[in-house]
Amino acid sequence: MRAAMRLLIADKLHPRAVEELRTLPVDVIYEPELTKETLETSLHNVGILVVRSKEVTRKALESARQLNLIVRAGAETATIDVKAASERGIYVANCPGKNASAVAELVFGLIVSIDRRIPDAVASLRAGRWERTEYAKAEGVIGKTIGIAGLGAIGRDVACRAKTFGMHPIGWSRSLSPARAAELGIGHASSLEELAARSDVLTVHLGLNDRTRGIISKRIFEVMPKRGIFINCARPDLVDNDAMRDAIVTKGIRVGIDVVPNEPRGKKEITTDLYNLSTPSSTGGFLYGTPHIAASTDQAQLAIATETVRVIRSFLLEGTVPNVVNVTNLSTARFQMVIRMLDKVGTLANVLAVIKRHGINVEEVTNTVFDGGSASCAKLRIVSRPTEACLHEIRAFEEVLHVDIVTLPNLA
Ligand SMILES: NC(=O)C1=CN([C@@H]2O[C@H](COP(=O)(O)OP(=O)(O)OC[C@H]3O[C@@H](n4cnc5c(N)ncnc54)[C@H](O)[C@@H]3O)[C@@H](O)[C@H]2O)C=CC1
Ligand SMILES: O=C(O)C(=O)COP(=O)(O)O
Repeated sequence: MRAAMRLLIADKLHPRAVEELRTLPVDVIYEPELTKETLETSLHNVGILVVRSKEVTRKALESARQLNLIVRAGAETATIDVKAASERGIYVANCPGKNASAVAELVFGLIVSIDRRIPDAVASLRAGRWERTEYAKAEGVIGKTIGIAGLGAIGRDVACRAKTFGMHPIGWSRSLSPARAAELGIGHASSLEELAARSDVLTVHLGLNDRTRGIISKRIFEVMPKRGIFINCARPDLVDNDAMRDAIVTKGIRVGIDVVPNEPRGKKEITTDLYNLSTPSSTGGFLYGTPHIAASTDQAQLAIATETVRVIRSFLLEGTVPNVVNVTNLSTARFQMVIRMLDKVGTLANVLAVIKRHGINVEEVTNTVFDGGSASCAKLRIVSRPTEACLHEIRAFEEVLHVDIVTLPNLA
């Protein structure tokens, strides 16, 4: 008997999902302690891989001959070498939006913590001091403008919550038009610079890509108002972290971050001096950090895990991959060949052999069998229009009932 496909869970996943995965026709291996390095030698014979922030490198994928699917039990897939996966025909899927509320909750936790200096007040009390005068100096957030860079799942959630805090949300994003902003009930900034200049609180929720890397630049901190609040619960590489440090020291910017460069994945020590900035500078700036915990509520982890199970179940039982991030929308197929034929061994293979001989590239194939099992309809998405000679050869097969060519819209 053929062994079941192996499913490796290489990061901590909600136990309820692990239990559910065990009911599927797969052999579940739960090894959350694997590191980036040990993962590289653990993918032999693995068909499905589930990870959170653990890096999945090209080297790991090179030895993963049986891997079909990687599920990122979270939002961002930048920790996976998606290009290497695509080159090997491995699906990569994520769980978009499922941890958005948890991140938005932490954003407001940080804003209020900064305004009230809650962590310092708690530490002071814990040290046996009653420094009421020192900590009774908050400004309050009602009526303040909060600028949201990136109106994806998290940015939109932050916008909703901002209103309930009595704040005025304004947004900027790649595709945010004034009309869309009005629909969301928020103000619109036409550039990131304008957003930063108008914001008492600036919070970044952009995806990380080549165009957003370092987008929160020195210039952005220059235009922010003095003693403004800056929040980064997204990705460290979105920000010029040196410029952020300068802004804390020289213009009193108050910062809350959940993410930091060189996160010590799997280790307990962190080497950065950013967290030493928690005492206010002479300009009043300081930084509070949390150790990448924004998505780590039970609620979010259950939602993420449930979505992970949905993706895997669909892949195993229906052959489709919800939330796939690496299947091209830019197919070069411009025609669809529709072939109705008798459902006999070799008919489709014969048709494909003719198409191959005429040098036509096939990009997608589906085949539907009709009740009774005697006829089927195949749809082939092809790159170039077949010649009459090619169609003639296909029509000449006894088992072929009808052939049609449909021109596809150019969506590229
Ligand atoms: N700290 C944590 O634990 C977590 C952090 N994140 C991070 O939060 C960020 C936002 O996540 P989601 O809202 O789930 O993602 P999303 O994909 O729903 O939203 C991303 C937004 O960035 C915008 N964007 C992307 N490229 C752009 C460009 N070149 N110019 C302007 N706008 C651009 C998109 O239009 C979209 O509005 C991501 O960086 C993600 O990695 C997400 C979940 C948990
Ligand atoms: O979902 C994301 O993109 C996150 O950053 C959350 O990361 P985590 O799954 O908590 O390691």
